[in-house]
Amino acid sequence: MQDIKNFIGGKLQNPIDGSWLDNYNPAKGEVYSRIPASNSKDVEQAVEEAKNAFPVWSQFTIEQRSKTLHEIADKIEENLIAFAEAESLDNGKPLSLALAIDIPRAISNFRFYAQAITQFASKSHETVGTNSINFTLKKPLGIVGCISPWNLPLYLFSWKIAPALAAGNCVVAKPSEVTPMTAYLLSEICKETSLPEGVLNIVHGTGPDTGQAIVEHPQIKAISFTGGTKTGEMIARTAAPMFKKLSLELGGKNPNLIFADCDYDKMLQTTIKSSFANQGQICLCGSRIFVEESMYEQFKTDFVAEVKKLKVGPPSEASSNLGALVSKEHLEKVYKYIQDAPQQDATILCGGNKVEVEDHEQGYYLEPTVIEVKSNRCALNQQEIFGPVVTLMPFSSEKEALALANDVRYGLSATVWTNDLNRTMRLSNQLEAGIVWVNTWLNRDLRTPFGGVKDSGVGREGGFEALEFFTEPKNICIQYAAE
Ligand SMILES: NC(=O)C1=CN([C@@H]2O[C@H](COP(=O)(O)OP(=O)(O)OC[C@H]3O[C@@H](n4cnc5c(N)ncnc54)[C@H](O)[C@@H]3O)[C@@H](O)[C@H]2O)C=CC1
Ligand SMILES: O=C(O)/C=C/C=C(\O)C(=O)O
Repeated sequence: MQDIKNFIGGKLQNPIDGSWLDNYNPAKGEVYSRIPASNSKDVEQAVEEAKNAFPVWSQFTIEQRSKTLHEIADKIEENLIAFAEAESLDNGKPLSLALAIDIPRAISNFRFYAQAITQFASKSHETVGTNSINFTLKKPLGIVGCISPWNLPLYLFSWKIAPALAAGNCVVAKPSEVTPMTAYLLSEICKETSLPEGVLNIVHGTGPDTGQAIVEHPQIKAISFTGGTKTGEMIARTAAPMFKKLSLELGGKNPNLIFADCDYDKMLQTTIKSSFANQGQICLCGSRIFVEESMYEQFKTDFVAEVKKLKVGPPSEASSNLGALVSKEHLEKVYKYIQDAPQQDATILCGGNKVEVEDHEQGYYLEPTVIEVKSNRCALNQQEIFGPVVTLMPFSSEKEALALANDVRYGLSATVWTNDLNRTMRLSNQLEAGIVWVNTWLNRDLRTPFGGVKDSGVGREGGFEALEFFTEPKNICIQYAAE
């Protein structure tokens, strides 16, 4: 069985206390590797190494840093298939998805920030009349912590690490203990690049042991976190009184508003994706579908017919539209919501069952499930299920659609399907969400600010926003003698 190792000070090493965790293949429900159950000692060592590396890395020229990030991207690209296979095995997602989306996006994250840092500039302000000039330096913070989840493992891990490194910081990072494998592969390839030892440290382990030690460490100046809202709250409780910078990208319960004047075929196909891509385990999935009354019955019939065509199967098979959910615990959590649906006056229109896949009988498979609800206040519409489950509900007016969309604690993204420009603008302005997609979904441009409002988090990732987050502005004011 393979042992995943920590990457500290440029070396792959076992956990200091010798404790390990089992790592599962969700497609088969089998343990297939072990990961370090690291604790505060491993984190302490990582911080020491990062501290020693900071004077070196922060003095690399922008071009040198950029080159190093490109080298990392090149190495991932050279090993694209191995990375995608590892991601699919570790997470249960279809291999086709890992090959087309996850790993290419991780490569793009490194390339994007390799370029963005060369364009990251600061302002100066001349104060006419007092012979003064202010200019602002953007200094790296020092050591920063990056903590990522299991749904898009390398994609989100690199989305944090790349800007942190580009800005000149040293990093102590923790991938999810549920999907550690591609972070481990990343550490292996980093050894083959010009990244100095100790600049990137990857410590594996659980949230309470390893994650908490990172968040609590006084020398770690900022925490960039993606994951559940409850975990985000815990992190904020520890980090806020220490005055750490915090970027929290948390849960979503995103509305998908479908108006009768939309481009029907495009809407239908995209709504299948926004409902069930990655087994519905993307914080941006449109899990609450609201449809204009006049076309509700037609949509319901067509959508259910399309969902029934989706194939749940082994992640390695090209014909599988949905693979396995990430873990047994997560499968049971999602399944419980489905079982409780009748108590919420909700009707299961299709799906709702676990799936036994041939030769993968112990795997964590679930049918894509569509549930018709009578009220937006039910748990199915208020709580983040984070699985292949969507709800349907009709609305009678734009005003009602907006009220339903905003009637939730989350505010990450919203999707609107309409060809009415005025309605597009009215809704885009009033939807309580950090991201609004109109006639599209998960259409990403890495320059844009990414993040949510309300209980979906604080701060924005992406573009220069992430470089701002990972730097501290220092203003310098000089007054000069006029003569
Ligand atoms: N991006 C998103 O919106 C995501 C949302 N979730 C939601 O969260 C729910 C719970 O999933 P989990 O795997 O438990 O997510 P989580 O939020 O616990 O895990 C995310 C990361 O945080 C770490 N972590 C956990 N506790 C920590 C602590 N006290 N201090 C520092 N780091 C800590 C984990 O080890 C992991 O690396 C899911 O069912 C889903 O609803 C989960 C993953 C991603
Ligand atoms: O940056 C993106 O394109 C997507 C991000 C998705 C998440 O943060 C998530 O699902 O947790």
